[in-house]
Amino acid sequence: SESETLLKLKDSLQNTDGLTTWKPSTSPCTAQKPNWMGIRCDGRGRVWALQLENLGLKGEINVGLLQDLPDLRTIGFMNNSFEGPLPDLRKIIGLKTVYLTGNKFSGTIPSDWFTGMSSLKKLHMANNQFTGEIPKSLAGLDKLVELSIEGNKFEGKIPDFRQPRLTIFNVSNNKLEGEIPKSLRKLDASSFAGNEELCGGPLKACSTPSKKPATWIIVLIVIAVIVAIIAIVALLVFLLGRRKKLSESSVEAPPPSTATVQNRSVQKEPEHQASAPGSPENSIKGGNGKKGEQSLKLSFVRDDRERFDMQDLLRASAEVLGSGCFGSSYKAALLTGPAMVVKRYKQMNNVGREEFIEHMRRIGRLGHPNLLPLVAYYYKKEEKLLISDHVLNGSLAAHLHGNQTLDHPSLDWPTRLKIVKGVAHGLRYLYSELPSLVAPHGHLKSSNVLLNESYEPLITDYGLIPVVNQEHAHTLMVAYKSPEYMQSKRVTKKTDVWSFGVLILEILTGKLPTNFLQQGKGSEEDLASWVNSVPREEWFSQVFDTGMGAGKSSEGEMLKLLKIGLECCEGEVEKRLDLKEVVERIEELKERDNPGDSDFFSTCASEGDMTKIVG
Ligand SMILES: Nc1ncnc2c1ncn2[C@@H]1O[C@H](COP(=O)(O)OP(=O)(O)OP(=O)(O)O)[C@@H](O)[C@H]1O
Repeated sequence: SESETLLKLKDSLQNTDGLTTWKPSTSPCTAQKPNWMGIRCDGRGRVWALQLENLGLKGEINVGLLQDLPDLRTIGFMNNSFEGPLPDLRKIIGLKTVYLTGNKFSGTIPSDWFTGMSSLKKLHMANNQFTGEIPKSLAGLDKLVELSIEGNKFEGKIPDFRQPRLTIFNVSNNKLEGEIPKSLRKLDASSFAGNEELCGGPLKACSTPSKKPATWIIVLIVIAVIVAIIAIVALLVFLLGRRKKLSESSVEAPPPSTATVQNRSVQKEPEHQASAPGSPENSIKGGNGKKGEQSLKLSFVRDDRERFDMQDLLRASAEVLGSGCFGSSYKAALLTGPAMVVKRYKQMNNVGREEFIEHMRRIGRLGHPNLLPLVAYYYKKEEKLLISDHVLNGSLAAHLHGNQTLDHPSLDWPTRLKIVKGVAHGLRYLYSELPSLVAPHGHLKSSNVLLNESYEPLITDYGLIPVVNQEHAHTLMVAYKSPEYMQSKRVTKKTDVWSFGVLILEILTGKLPTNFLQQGKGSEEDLASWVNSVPREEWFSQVFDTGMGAGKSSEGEMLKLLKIGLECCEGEVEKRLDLKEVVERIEELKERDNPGDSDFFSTCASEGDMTKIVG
């Protein structure tokens, strides 16, 4: 049985303390639900993924045993201590995804090693010690979309990868040499950095004996370029003129009535001019004709929700909520139902239609009091719409940084603590339900924490990294602003912990962490460094947001939370807390200090303790 096979695998490995749930009397999957840590189950109740990451595992991965798991498609042994040659994963028929990054695998890999692994889509084996040439057979895998082999000792030339859907390609920090193949020249220089002898494409030109072109050729080229520019400008002017005429005479249906257009985003410029979903600019035709209606099908991902269609959304009065890094969000109050929020995503083509739908279903199956559920989506190649409930009290960002009035007083300490606890619970749930994602949230920030009528937090925009265009994700998503990504282009299971740490500090200080959410800014200017730079005697007057209005009786607990936030922001991933520890420590926090702790600052936060916080 699968259970026996996996138990044999466990016996063959060392350091298996993390696998306590792998017990003989139980089975890895019940129906479609995993019972064992690191196991994913498919619709038939069989194991389809092994995600055994960050466990310190050692020994030899017995591929012979894994062959006996007929539905196994994904193998993840990232960040363990495996050594020796690459295991012979070819034996596992139909394997799609392999994650071996962050081990000590070594040795050369024969050139034809991957021949026949025709299902392989993702191969991640960065930061190991592989040597020799990059196997040529990798370039022959038609389905390959991700190849991450940076941080090894590969040498020689890069094979000619021509896969059209290759979205992640990273061979940086090896010992590669020669010219970058033509097919890869459009990639960013960071994909190749750290290979001194590599040249061409985005890197320095290869030194070939230079043939100086004759002056008349240069003159001809310059003339040709000028003529081309003039032609393009003329064409653009013509097209713009035509478009204007067309739009003036357009009989398209109007966008949702913009009865109230107001922007409540406090971090971004308003997008008053943005077209609402269904407007002509969107090229989703919201007409009355049958054709229009057919092309506007919403896909609902939950059974417990009343159905509506795009026409209902188009008829609803719309309000622009703001525009984030993916696109704009609108509130649409249905005529016969609740208010919904429609968010437009333009950069979501990392996977094809089927995988996108599968991922949306997966997200739609999630259910937790602190997650804003996805209700429906609309798929179109150029743009996707994700639809969820409107949350009454808007975003945490608006409450922390918006204008406080009598109607909207500043959030008090008990509410802030409740929000932190809710976010912690939501994250814990995401980690247990989306273990195959390296950063199960990936985009945690205060505008993605919404507050319901009782100020219970609902996290949104989670689990999207796999579907967002990689380039876009790398530039804009929060996980990619983390110290580990900035320093070594890695996102790990602790990356969301870092985002959570920043959020905790933002909640306690009321300060915007924009400095380090801006691409390219060094971590010197981040919120944690600022907190640490303030003399500790001044923390209560300078660091904590006075708007919390907490009295002396809560100072100890507030200080404990600040300390947790700082520890989550630890730059070195190895020293940073993991999510489980963070949640456990947050669980222990109370609104008020224990009477015995009343002199907290001078007892618990004694010199030694404070040095730990600061250093
Ligand atoms: N379901 C919702 N209910 C109420 N307000 C929402 C909802 N979804 C988003 N908002 C608010 O609308 C505004 C715009 O949100 P949007 O998600 O488009 O951008 P963002 O969160 O600022 O950035 P990003 O695109 O990076 O997530 C934000 O202030 C957000 O908090």
